[in-house]
Formats: sequence, C-alpha cells, structure tokens
Amino acid sequence: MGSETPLLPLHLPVIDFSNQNLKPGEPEWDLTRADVKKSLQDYGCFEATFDRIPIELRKSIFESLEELFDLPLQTKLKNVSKKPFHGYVGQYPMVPLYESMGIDDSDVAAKVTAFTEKLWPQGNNSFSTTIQSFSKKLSELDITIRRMIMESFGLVNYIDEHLHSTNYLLRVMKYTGPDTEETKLGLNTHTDKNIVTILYQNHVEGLEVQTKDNNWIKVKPSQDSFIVMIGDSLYALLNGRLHSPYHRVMMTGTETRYSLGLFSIPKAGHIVSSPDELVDEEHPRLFNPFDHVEFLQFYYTEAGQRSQSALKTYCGIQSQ
Ligand SMILES: O=C(O)CCC(=O)C(=O)O
Ligand SMILES: [Fe+2]
Repeated sequence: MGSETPLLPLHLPVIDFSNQNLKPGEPEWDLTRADVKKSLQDYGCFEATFDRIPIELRKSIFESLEELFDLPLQTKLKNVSKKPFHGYVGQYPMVPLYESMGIDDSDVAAKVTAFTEKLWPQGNNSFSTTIQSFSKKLSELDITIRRMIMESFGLVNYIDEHLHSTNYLLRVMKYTGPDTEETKLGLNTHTDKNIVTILYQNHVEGLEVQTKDNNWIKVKPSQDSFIVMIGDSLYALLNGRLHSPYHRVMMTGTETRYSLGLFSIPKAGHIVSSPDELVDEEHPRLFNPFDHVEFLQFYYTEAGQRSQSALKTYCGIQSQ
C-alpha cells in the first residue's frame, strides 16, 4: 500500500554493540552513537548485535518461557496486576493466538523471586535466575542506547536523572501458529508507549515494522540480535526528534513463536517533559508534560483505543 518506490530500504539497519571499546569518549562510541541516531530518526528501530548475553542463557530463556506458558491457565491467572498489560493476558477474542505475562522489575532478583513463587509456591530457582540475569544483561544494552540518545541531542546533563526515572518490565509472549493457509494477526498494530523496547525472539518470524512511508518491513532477526524500538514516551521527551514506529505481529504456519520484550518505562509520578533545550521556533513544544501511568490508563479506555495517536489525543498541543 505504500508508495511505489520506497524512500527507505525495506530492511532495518544493523548496529553492532559487541565491540569491547564501546565506552563513552572512545571513537567507536561516537561512530555507533551516530548510527543509533540516524536509524532512530529514519525507522525508530534497528537490529542490534550484542554478545554480552552468553549463548546458554539465550537458549535457556526460551526453555523458561515454554515452562511458564505450559502451566495450567488457573496458575497463570495468578499473575494479576493493577497495570494494564502487566499481568496475564490471553484468550482474547480479538487476538486468539496471543498470550503474554509481565514481570515487573525483572532485573531485580527479589522481585523475580516473588513473581516466581506466585506461580511455583515451592520456588523455581532456574526460572528466576534465568529471567533475572537475562534482564540484567539486556538492561546494559538499554542503558548504552539511552546514554547515546541523550548525548546525541545535547542532553548530557540529564542522563543520570533520565536513567533513574525508569523501571524495567519484561513481557514474555507466546504466539500459537494459526495452522491455516492465510496469515493471521498475532498482535494488533500499535506504537509502544514506553521509552525504549528491546525485543528478542525464537526462530519463528512474525514481527513487522512500518516505515514512515507506510511500507511494512518483515523483521528477520538472528539468534545473536535484538530489535531496539522507540516508544511514545521517548518520542515526547525528545519533542518529536525520533520516530516511534507502528508495528504488529503476523503469524503463519504451525510453529509457536516465543518472544520477549524488555521495556524501560517511566516510573509512576515521574513527569515526562521535553527539556527546554529541545524547544525553539523551529521545534515548538508538541506535548504537555504527562505522567506515564495516567497516560497508559487513558490508552486503555475506549477513547484511547479509538484514537489514531493516543499520545496526541491525551497531551498533544493543538498547534501541531
Ligand atoms: O512479539 C513481538 O515481537 C512484538 C511484541 C510487541 O510489539 C509488544 O509487546 O509491544
Ligand atoms: Fe510493541
């Protein structure tokens, strides 16, 4: 449906984060930072290769996901949350292939142990260790990327405050293959509402990311790569400087797709507001300051679900 000649190539840029010299101040850091900025301006998304998560851990994370989703429904329903999409989600008539669970503060051992004990009252040490160490290692990639983004926009003085203003949610997902000739929707088209999302998946493809000129990129990640994506809260914080892309999951065939997303999310009570440095005549302020938790509550109302951009409807400034 997009324009006949796509303005942007229909594949995501790939950026390597495995380099040992990737430290602030080193030339490699500056080069990688420039690639991060350009990719996020153009696509709001890129594929990151990152070797800090050992191969055994990358394998065992999917065994843990299988073990979790294989639990009886009654047990999975014990994971309740006041926050929408943080607890157990499944059996939705609109997206019957999709099931997910959220693990709040998945980088903090005590929190993951408490989550685990709700589902396995006798404990499940290998599950909680796998989830926590995977999240902790992946959060290092999230921190590197957010540091680079803040530097790119001259916001060095805000880095510490910004990094302390968020928590992590690990959402784990299972998509059952539709077992039909046609391709079926696994997850509705949406933009993420948080700061940065880092996705990892098994060998079954399905994620599609929309380009600015309305073409769909079918993402083909490898075992060594992660998909990094910008959410609406970072888009607002940067006063629209980076793109927050629409994406969806489309499923075919019989195989089960397991994926997980590490979401950095503004803490409740923290006000997301673009610094004055990013507001000038050429870039008028796009959004009123907002609390992310309240914005999320709006997103899940009927009006929020109906609007093309919940962010603009919720706190957009009229003149845009
Ligand atoms: O399963 C995926 O790859 C994407 C999931 C996603 O977009 C989300 O949870 O926000
Ligand atoms: Fe998403």
